Amino acid sequence: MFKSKIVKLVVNDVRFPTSLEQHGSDAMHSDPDYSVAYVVVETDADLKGYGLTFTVGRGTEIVVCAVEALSSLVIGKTLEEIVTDFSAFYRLLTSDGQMRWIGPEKGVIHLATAAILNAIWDMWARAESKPLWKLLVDMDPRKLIRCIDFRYITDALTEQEALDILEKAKAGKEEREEQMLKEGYPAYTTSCAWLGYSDEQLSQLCSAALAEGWTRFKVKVGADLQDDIRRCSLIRKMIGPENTLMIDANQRWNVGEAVSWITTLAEFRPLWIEEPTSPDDILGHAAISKALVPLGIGVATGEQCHNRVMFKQFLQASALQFVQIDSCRVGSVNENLAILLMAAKFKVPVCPHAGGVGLCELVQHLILFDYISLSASLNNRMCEYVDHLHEHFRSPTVIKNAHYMPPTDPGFSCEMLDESVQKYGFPHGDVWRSILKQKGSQDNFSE
Ligand SMILES: C[C@H](O)[C@@H](O)[C@@H](O)[C@H](O)C(=O)O
Ligand SMILES: [Mg+2]
Repeated sequence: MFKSKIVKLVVNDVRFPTSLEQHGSDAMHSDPDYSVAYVVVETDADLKGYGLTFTVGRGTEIVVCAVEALSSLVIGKTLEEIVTDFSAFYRLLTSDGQMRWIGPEKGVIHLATAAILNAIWDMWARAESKPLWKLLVDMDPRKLIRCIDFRYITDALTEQEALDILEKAKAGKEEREEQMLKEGYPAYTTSCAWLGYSDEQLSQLCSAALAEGWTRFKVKVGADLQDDIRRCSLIRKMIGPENTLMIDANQRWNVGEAVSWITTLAEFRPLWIEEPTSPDDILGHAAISKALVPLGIGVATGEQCHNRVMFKQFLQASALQFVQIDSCRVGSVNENLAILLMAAKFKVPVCPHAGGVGLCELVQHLILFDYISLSASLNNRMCEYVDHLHEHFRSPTVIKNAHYMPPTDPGFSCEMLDESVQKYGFPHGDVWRSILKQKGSQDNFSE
């Protein structure tokens, strides 16, 4: 298996028309069509790897182009060559002497890197016949840290420190793995309160979620203060004082505006405000965090944080209280391992960003590893869950009593059904052909 040579990389633009029903809408993304650049890596043996990166519709074709540009760095390598010195392979992809100019390690090119590396990790886990979380949990700490590119972060975390953290966390690992297999990892839901949902829809979804055992809820805010007050009050009333509420502004505000807006919403006792301002504004987040201390509200961010270097600075500047890793924004497992280890060192809880399409499938593996092999704590920790589009995956997430149950199939859980890839392929799949045709006839009609 490990000698298999990569001979082909296929990438597809797959889009789901979620905007038609306002699923996924927030204060900045009013019409997201949840989409992926979907990668299949083929070898000269039976082994394949499946990976993806997430987008919200238009522009996915640019990510597809970036994946194609990087593919020449992958084709011809064997799995063995890649994983014996994985950080060198990571660096090859992220530091190509010409292509790094269109990054480095950020934006479209980094999304493309994530898609490719997710496929390689999937392939590795399949070659070991293990789900990815188990591959990570069983891996010798020395081998694990050889997957990480420590360049630019050694002022916050050295290889030796990373190793010490992993060695120290070995105590109680088996018990934690058993606990996860039995109980699963705690989740919260964002499915009830997208910004484009009516109050009626919000109430219906919220009472259904309560009946299913959900106890943690996230609400979209940030477009209109009076709407936010009404919606937060409605949901707080429905979930009662004991359950947990989080709010998410998706980067809508300036720093001062954020503080005053959140101060008004403080009466609804949110645990965190997510992405209050520009995802690049580390010092702005630090100022907001400081201002919110007296209100007992933390700042969460990360779904659009470019890379480990930025996470390092967020942590160094005490600019966030919840680290939201994302499986498709940064350089896959390699870079997320660095971020998880830094969060462990700074003792900041990790609460992954998920949802979209495929993000839950992927990130559950990382948070299981975080609990079993690193943090050993569930305090203030939970993983986002959104109940959309799981039916398009061969090994969809399993949620029981508002917990993620550990995946059992080998791999990274993001292989999609061929039929879905065909049907939702953009723009030639059946679904898009008919949407675009209809749109075309409407456009003609209006002319
Ligand atoms: C456009 C997307 O649905 C976002 O609103 C979503 O990722 C969100 O920020 C979240 O935290 O789930
Ligand atoms: Mg968010």
